[in-house]
Amino acid sequence: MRTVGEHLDDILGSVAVLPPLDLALLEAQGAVLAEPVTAPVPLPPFDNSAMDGYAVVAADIAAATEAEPVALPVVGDIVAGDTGVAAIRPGLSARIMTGAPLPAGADAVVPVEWTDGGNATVRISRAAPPGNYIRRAGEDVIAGQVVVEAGTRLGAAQLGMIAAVGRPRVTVRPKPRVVVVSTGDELREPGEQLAPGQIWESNAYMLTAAVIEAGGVGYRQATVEDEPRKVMEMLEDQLVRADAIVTTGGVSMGTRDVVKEVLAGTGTVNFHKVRMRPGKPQGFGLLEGTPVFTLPGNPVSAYVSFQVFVRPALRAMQGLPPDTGAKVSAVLGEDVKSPAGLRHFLRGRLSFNRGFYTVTAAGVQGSHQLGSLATANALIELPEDVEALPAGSHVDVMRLPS
Ligand SMILES: Nc1nc2c(c(=O)[nH]1)N[C@H]1C(S)=C(S)[C@@H](COP(=O)(O)OP(=O)(O)OC[C@H]3O[C@@H](n4cnc5c(N)ncnc54)[C@H](O)[C@@H]3O)O[C@H]1N2
Ligand code: MOO
Repeated sequence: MRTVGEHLDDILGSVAVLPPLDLALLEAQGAVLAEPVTAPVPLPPFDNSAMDGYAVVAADIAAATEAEPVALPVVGDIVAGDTGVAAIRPGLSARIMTGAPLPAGADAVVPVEWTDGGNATVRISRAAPPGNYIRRAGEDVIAGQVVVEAGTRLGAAQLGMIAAVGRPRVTVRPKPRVVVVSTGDELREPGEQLAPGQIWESNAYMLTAAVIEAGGVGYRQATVEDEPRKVMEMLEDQLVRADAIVTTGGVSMGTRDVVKEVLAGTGTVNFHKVRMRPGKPQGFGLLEGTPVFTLPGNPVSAYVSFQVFVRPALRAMQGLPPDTGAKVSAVLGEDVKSPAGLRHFLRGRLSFNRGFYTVTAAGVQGSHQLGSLATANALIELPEDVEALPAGSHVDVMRLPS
C-alpha cells in the first residue's frame, strides 16, 4: 500500500509540461499562456473623446448656463478613425465623436446633450472642467506593461486584452488531449436497451467532461470489452493522438480485470493499492512515453481518483501549479466517521455563511452511489489518522469544478 501523497508524487514526477505552441487568438481560448504579453504602445494610444459632443477650451464655457448659453463656432467634424491632425483655438469648437482623437488646443469635451446640437454654431448650456470626458493616452495600459502574465488561462477578457495590444497570435501550453475509455462487458451505451446484469456506461462521459473542466481536450472512446487483445489494440491506437490516456474499470482483483492484466505486462504501468477511500486500486505509468492512468471502475472512485491524481497531472502538463485555489478550510456541520489508515474523501456540500465555510456530507457515501456525488460541490478530505470528527471541527475541503 502507498499513500495518496506517494502516488501523486510518482505521477507528478513522471508527467512533463507540454511543449509550447504558437496559436491564432481564438484557437488559444482555454489554453494557458506560455509567455508574458506586453503592450507595445500605450492604451488608449492617443487622447480621445469619451462622448459624442464638442471639443472646446474649458475656459471659454466657464460661464455657460441653461439661461445664458455660450455660442461657439464649429470649425470641423472629427470622427473615430480620423488620421489627420486637427486643432482648435480658444473661442472655437469642433464636433467630435466617441473614440475620435482630441484636437490639439482643446482641453474638454461637452456631450451633445449639454448643447443645442448646432452645426455651424453650437450653443452650450453647461460649464465643463478641463479634462471633461477626455480619455487620456496610457490611462488603461502604459507602453511596455505586461497585460497578461505567463501561466494565465486565456478566457474571453484575456483574449480581448491581447487583441487590444495588437497581437494576432500567442504562445501557449496546448490543452492536453486526453483519451478516456471504459472497459467492461456489462456496459451499454445510454439510449440502448439493458439486458439483465447490464448497466449504462457513465464513467467515460463523466471523465471526458472532467478533462474539459481541467483545461484539457477530452476524447471519449467506445467502451472496450473485457478482452486483453482488444484492450491492447485500443491503447496502441490511441497512443498516437493522446497526451494522456485515462481508463476505468478492470484494475482490482477479479478474474476479468483485463486492464491490469494487459498493462502489468508492459512493465511501465504499475499497479498499487493506495491508502484512500474511495479509489484504492490505482495504476499509473508511461506507455511509450504517454501517461496512462488506470482508474477504478466504481463511478465515485473513478471521479475522486480523477480529481486527486489526474487533474493535478493535467495542470502540470499545462505548466500550472497542481492545485492552486482548489482547497479551503471549512467547519464541519455534523459528526463524521472515517476508516482507520485511509484518507477518506467524502462527498460534501460546501457553503459560505457569515464569513465561514461550512461543509456537510452530501448523502450516502458508497463508491457506487453517484446520486450523492451529483448533488455535491466539494470533497471533504479526512486524514489517515482520523477515525471520527465531531461537528465544529476544521477540515480541508477540495472544491469541485462547477
Ligand atoms: N476482492 C476484491 N475485490 C475488490 C477490491 C479488492 O481490493 N479486492 N477492490 C474494490 C474496490 S475498492 C474497487 S474501487 C473496485 C474496482 O474495480 P475495477 O476497477 O476492477 O472495476 P470493475 O470491476 O470493472 O467495476 C467496478 C464497478 O463499477 C462499475 N463500472 C465499471 N465501469 C463503469 C462505467 N464505465 N460506467 C458505470 N459503471 C461502471 C462496474 O459495473 C462495477 O459495479 O473493485 C472492488 N473489488
Ligand atoms: O476504493 Mo473503491 O474505490 O473503495 O470503491
